[in-house]
Amino acid sequence: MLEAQVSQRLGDFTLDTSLAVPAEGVTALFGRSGSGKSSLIRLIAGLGVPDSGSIRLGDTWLVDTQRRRWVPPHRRQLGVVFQEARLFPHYSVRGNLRYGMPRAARADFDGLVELLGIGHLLSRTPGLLSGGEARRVAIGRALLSRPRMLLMDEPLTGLDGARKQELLHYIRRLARDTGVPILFVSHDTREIGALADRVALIEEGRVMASGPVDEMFSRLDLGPRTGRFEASSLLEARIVAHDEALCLTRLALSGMAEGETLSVARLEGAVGAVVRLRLRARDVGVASTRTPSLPDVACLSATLREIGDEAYSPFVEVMLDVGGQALRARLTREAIAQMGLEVGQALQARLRSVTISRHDVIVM
Ligand SMILES: Nc1ncnc2c1ncn2[C@@H]1O[C@H](COP(=O)(O)OP(=O)(O)OP(=O)(O)O)[C@@H](O)[C@H]1O
Repeated sequence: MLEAQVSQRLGDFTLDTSLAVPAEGVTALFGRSGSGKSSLIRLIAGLGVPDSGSIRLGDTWLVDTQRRRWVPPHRRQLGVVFQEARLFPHYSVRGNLRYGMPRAARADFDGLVELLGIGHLLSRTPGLLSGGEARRVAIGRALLSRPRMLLMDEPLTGLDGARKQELLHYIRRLARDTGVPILFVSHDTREIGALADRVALIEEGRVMASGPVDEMFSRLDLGPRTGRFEASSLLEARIVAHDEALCLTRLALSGMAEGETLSVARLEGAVGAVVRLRLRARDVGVASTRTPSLPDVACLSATLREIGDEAYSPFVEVMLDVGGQALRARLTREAIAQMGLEVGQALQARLRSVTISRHDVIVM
């Protein structure tokens, strides 16, 4: 567990907050531009000194201003990866990876190179790497220092769609296979939906909410404050079949009738595997009567749990319960009135296959 309680004045901006990061899984620090994400990560990494406060990693104090303790960055046992890879240009990839590698990490080298898919790059110099490859090398170097936690500041920024997906995949594997907890900064709910187990939401220099990612996605009250957070929900589903001829994968979700499935573009994942599905609120339809499902529309039994309150807007967000999972839908105020929707009402939620892109489905 990493616990930070820090305050720092930066020009007109004040960072004054607490953050707790569990010793396992992936935690995202999410906030709008200028909310203080990088400043907080810098304090944790030791690249800045708080005016007051403390930071503790397990039972090791990294900073305690009252007791005048401050551990320099290289002694914090933290692996840090920035947007730009910051590799040594004249060293080969192998040289970069070995730089500062403790003897004890030698046994990890081959496994990590394999995990990050950088075996074929070992003798190249950084100038000959793509942006995504360079970041994978930087992540490898950070991990070979045997850190107790990996910090990543916007690790996917600046990469194109395909490279981003590739790196997301590698970071997920890392989190699962190395057991090193990850704290990463992002302002992109897609990345967070795909990677994070927990989210800490930072606003104007203060962490104002944190919790498991699905809970944070399902809090209607956070929508207006975060701007982009309102847009989606995360649901778990299971792969029940692949249809090679039609290039489709069939998914089962809680709330579906026996035998019904949601069809999405063919996924790489075994039948039975659990997937995380990101569904935009505006792509979820709601009906008050049950109608038969169509091949490209999946129907889920739902209960209306909460109706949002957005004055001066034609749209309102509602929260549905589908077999115990939270599903967000964006409806017009007019539809809510005409359908006479009330909390507790049984409804049918409808998901159209074509609104779900490959990037919205992550095989866990
Ligand atoms: N050294 C500094 N001196 C003065 N102001 C600073 C300094 N460093 C950061 N700030 C200000 O503090 C605020 C928070 O900056 P920070 O970089 O932490 O935000 P962020 O959430 O990481 O933003 P982004 O997503 O755009 O990177 C900004 O208003 C920034 O201008």
